[in-house]
Parts: sequence; C-alpha cells; structure tokens
Amino acid sequence: MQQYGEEQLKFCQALPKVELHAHLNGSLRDTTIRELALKRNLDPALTKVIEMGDRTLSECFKLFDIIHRITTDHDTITRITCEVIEDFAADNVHYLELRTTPKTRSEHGMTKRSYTEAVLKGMQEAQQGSRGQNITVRLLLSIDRREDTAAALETVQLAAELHSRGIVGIDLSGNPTVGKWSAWEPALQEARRQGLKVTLHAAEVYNPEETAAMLHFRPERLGHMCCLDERLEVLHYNTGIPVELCLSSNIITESVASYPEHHFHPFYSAGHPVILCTDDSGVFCTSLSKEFAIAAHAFQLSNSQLWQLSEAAIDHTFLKEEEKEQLRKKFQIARATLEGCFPL
Ligand SMILES: CNc1ncnc2c1ncn2[C@@H]1O[C@H](COP(=O)(O)O)[C@@H](O)[C@H]1O
Ligand SMILES: [Zn+2]
Repeated sequence: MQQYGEEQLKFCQALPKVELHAHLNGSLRDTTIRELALKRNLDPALTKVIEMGDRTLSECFKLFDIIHRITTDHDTITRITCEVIEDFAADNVHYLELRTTPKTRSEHGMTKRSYTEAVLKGMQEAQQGSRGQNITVRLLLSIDRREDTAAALETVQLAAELHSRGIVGIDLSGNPTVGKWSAWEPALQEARRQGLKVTLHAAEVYNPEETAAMLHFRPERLGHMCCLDERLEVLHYNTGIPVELCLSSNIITESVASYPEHHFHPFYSAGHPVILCTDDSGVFCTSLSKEFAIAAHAFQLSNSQLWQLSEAAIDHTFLKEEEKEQLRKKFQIARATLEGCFPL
C-alpha cells in the first residue's frame, strides 16, 4: 500500500533537509551492491539474501555482515562514500551527518585509521564533484556493540585525532541484543572528555536497565527509542534529549507495528525534539524525502509543519553555532524558492 501521495512526495523532495542518522554501509545503491557482489564472486545464495531477504531486525544484522564482505577494500570504501553523499545531495539534503564503523581487516591491509581515511577521501571527492557541491558533510565514527572496551577506545581516539577533518562525534550501534553498556561506557566518557558529541542507538529492543543507563549518560542525541515503559518515557521526556526517528526502518524491522502507531506521534505531540532520518536508505529502500512523505501521510502534517520539522533539525546537528547559523541562512534562501512552487 502506498504510504503517501505523489504531491506530498514532490513537496518533500523540494524541501531542504538535514540527515542526522545514516549508516554508510546501509545506504548503498542497489546497482553498486549488485556490481560489487558480481566482482567479488559473492556466493549466489548470499546475493539472494541481499536482493530479497527478510529485513527483520535480526536478519538485518546478517545482511550487514554480507554487505561488509563486498565493501572490503579502501577504494570501494571511498567509492561508496562518494556515491552515498551524491545520493543524499540529489535528495535535496543540505547537511548530512554520515556515520560508519571503522574496521580492522588485516587481510586487506586495513586498519581503523586507514578505513576512516578512505571515508574522508570519499567525502572530499564528493564535495569537489559537481553533484556534491550543495551539501555539507560531517562524519560520526560508530562503535559496534560487538566491540570490547579497547576497540571502542581506539575508535574514540581516532575520532579525536581527526576532529579537525570533519569527524564531529561518536555513535553506538550494532545488534541491540549483543554486548553490555559497561564495555563501551569508558570510551564514551573519553569521547566526551575529548570534546566529541555522542549519539546512542537506544531501546531498539526492550532493555530497561541499559536504556536507563544511556539516559543517565546524557548523550547529545538518541536513536530510535522504540521500546520504552512508562517510567523510561517520563525519564526521557525530562531529559529533553532529541531523538533520531527512522520510520521505515522501525516498521520493516518490526520494532513498531504500523506507521500510525509509531512513537513519532506521541513524541511530536508532546513537543519533544524529533528528527526524521533514514537509518539505512539502501537496505530499507527509502530516502529522506520518502520518510518525510510517510510522516506527512501517517500523522497528517501540513507543509508548514514539515518545514518546521526540517529546519529544527539544524539545532540538533553536531555543528558549531556559527555553522548552524550559516545552514539556517541557506534554508531561508531555499524557502523562497519553495514558496514559489508550494503553499507553505
Ligand atoms: C536497523 N537498525 C540498526 N540498529 C543498529 N545498528 C545498525 C542499524 N542499522 C545499521 N546499523 C549499524 O551500521 C552498520 C552498517 O554500517 P557501517 O558498516 O557502520 O557503515 C551495521 O553493521 C550496524 O552496526
Ligand atoms: Zn541506526
């Protein structure tokens, strides 16, 4: 069933947007996945999993492991970074905070640092090319929940050293049923000491102790927050921490039953800061424009509410105040063009 009208989608495509929750390896183009799978002689059974596989939460993590098998070398990492940025730019995203997990792959001569350098190279190439000129990009380094304290600390150290090259923060992600908060907390505390911002994937599954510990840590942003009980909901509202919400991702992975039942609605109605994001636009076959159109349809948002939602995301970026101000100015210029075509 179509989750939005064509006119709604057109408006959302024309709307200038900010993307704050996008995983590099989850945002690959279909055509690139197919090409890389062929080039790497990926087992046809695995190719099938990519093409038509189940996308429940546990299946997603198997899928990421398969995608990681075809994005192994530095040139490929640079290429996919460049393509993902171009795709967000083509979707009228003016600011992108891309995130990725630095990987050690000794068989490919890859270290966390060389992986990250390959991503930074892709960022640079994209922004020098004609298709990436209208987008500003920053990077978050992700800690995978499978990693131990030492590996998490290595990622934080790397982010701190490369701060001046556009790495603005740390994310904690990965299979939410794996690992323990106590393993990553020292690294996240270190990130804070180093002046890096932190966002955490939280409550993607029901885990009240962990969610309470995450709220106690007070990250700058949270992702998902799907599975809360009443106590956690109150605790969360009281913190005022903005939440990155990924509608398609939560529905497709079955973390939430239907769009109208999505917690976007109570959060938004309560005036709690929310940011619409894609999560994994390749894996979930979406775009930020589609996510806005889905929200418009499911929660009956007007064009003016969509504009406000989009513009408010600037406040929650990990940019410096003066950079946020520049972005707001860019949005105001875009608004004039938008008003020429759509009622606002
Ligand atoms: C669906 N919901 C999700 N929940 C938690 N973690 C997720 C995720 N979607 C993606 N990732 C995280 O991002 C990695 C892929 O991109 P990178 O290799 O880092 O670029 C996945 O392996 C997982 O750790
Ligand atoms: Zn995510």
